[in-house]
Amino acid sequence: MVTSVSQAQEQQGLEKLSNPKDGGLDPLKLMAQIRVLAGDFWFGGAAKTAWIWTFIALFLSLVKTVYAVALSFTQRMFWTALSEKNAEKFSKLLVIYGFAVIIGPIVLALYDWAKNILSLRWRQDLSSKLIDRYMAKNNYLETTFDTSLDNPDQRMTEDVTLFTRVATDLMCQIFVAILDFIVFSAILYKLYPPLFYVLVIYCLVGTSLTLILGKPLALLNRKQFAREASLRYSLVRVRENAESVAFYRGDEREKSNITSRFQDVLTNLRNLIGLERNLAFLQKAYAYVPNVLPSAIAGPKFMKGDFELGIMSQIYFSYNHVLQDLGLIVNQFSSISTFAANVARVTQIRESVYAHRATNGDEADGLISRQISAGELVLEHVSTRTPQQRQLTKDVSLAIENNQRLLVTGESGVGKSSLMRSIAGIWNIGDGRISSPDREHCFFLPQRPYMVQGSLKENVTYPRNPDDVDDDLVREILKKVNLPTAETTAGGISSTTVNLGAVLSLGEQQRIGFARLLLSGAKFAILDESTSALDAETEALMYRIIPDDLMLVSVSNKPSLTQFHDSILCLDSGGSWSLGPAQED
Ligand SMILES: Nc1ncnc2c1ncn2[C@@H]1O[C@H](COP(=O)(O)OP(=O)(O)OP(=O)(O)O)[C@@H](O)[C@H]1O
Repeated sequence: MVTSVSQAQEQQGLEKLSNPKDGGLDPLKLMAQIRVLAGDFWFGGAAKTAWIWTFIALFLSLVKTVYAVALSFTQRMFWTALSEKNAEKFSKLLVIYGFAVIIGPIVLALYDWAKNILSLRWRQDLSSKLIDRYMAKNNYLETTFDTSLDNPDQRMTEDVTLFTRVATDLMCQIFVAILDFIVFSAILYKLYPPLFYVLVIYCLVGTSLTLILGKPLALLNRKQFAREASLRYSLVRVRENAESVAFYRGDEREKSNITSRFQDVLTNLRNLIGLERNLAFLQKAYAYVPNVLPSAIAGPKFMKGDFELGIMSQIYFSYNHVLQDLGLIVNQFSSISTFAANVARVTQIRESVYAHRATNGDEADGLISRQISAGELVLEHVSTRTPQQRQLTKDVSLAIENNQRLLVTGESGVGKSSLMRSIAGIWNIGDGRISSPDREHCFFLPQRPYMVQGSLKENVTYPRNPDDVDDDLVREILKKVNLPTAETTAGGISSTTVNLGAVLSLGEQQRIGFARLLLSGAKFAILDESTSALDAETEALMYRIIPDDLMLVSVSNKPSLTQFHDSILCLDSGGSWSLGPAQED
């Protein structure tokens, strides 16, 4: 049997991410990636929802900006009234000011709410599209072979949540910043143009410096995501394989593996913090220097009496707004580079699940072609290869009739399981043609059956809907496969309190596999070492209860199985093979 994803493969994926050629923050690439991800939502099936909520969120952004402008004028008049000691005007403005203070929080709360709903809808759309594609055409299987794609589960859930939240936030912030900039730069320009010019030049220089110095930050953030995911995955693997680890007494080895991944996380985090510190020097300086600019540039004019106090206050107010708008990239640089890493991860899973796969059943050159047959299995010149193009079986041709049984033997690693995967339609790398009953009528029994998180009934009926099967039928089948005590072990046929995958022995799980086969109504079954853990008597029982009209291909090197088959296909290393009757006449 072959393990699809080893830790080594995963580590290799991590190393690919660490490749320095991978580059840091590339604004153009980032924009292109966001455009694709956003395009799925704003121009896809959920476009109407997307546009409605975008409109609401942007409208509230606009209200927020208008509110800020009104406040700036109120403030200006307020200060002028104060400096003129105009008590009547002052008390009127105090009422307006009080009113504005009540309106402000309402606008801000509604704005946040609309943003949250928009990001929720986007997340809903993106995650469900990714999950649909992931579950389609065996993509969930194929992604396990892609070594650069660590933790697809995390990418489709947490990474998408983070992406949609931050992207929505940024979109609104940029929209507000543009509006805000247009309005306040006009005010500032009108009040005192030299200050406006100095501010624009200052911000351009600051942004360019930040982009240059902070370029590697995106790469470090990307590595951080991957390393955190890898650390978590190593802990999940120990949990999933707790019994094997305990039997092997692999605690120390696992601990050192986890510790080493944890160290990788910390090392990268240290580099990240160091780079952020260097950037902070620039960012802090960038934030403090402008404090003196309005006083230094516009102060003398005020002293000379060219401006009244209210105008001076509005200059400050507008100046601060323009500074914030133009300083968006500098101030948010760390978040933007974390976001860029997050966008890259989501883009990669999107590309992966939308990619054309060599093994997902599409027909193309260099792939095994397939055809649906009425009942028989026919292999015509079938050769199989590994993804690295290593030849496994070569030019196999055979035909099995409706109710015949074929046993496939051969030394370990010769390609028996790969040939079975090809027959089952989940492995198409190779040449030739396979005709078999359609997948609805095929049943595959692996050595270790997949145990679902659920009741005994859900397990026995998998992949059928358990509600379609009567409890008594399940009990009858369990008796047939010699599992009369399973119901007691499981705490009841529908009880979900026991983790059956952890409790049932491998032999018992293999019998659950046979129970599934009996319930499936399949015309054709592939049994890949599916009795490896059974004693001879139970194994014979399993083969005897299989319906006579079921076409069967078994993979096993157990001589005891020969008696249950009509013919034997023997695979040899180098791709050669031979076919003969199972029992000599
Ligand atoms: N995804 C994969 N990527 C690379 N090599 C693979 C992959 N899957 C299988 N192989 C390789 O293909 C060869 C055949 O594997 P396969 O599982 O078909 O062998 P097998 O005959 O069933 O072995 P066993 O009897 O030990 O189960 C092995 O050398 C295996 O390492």
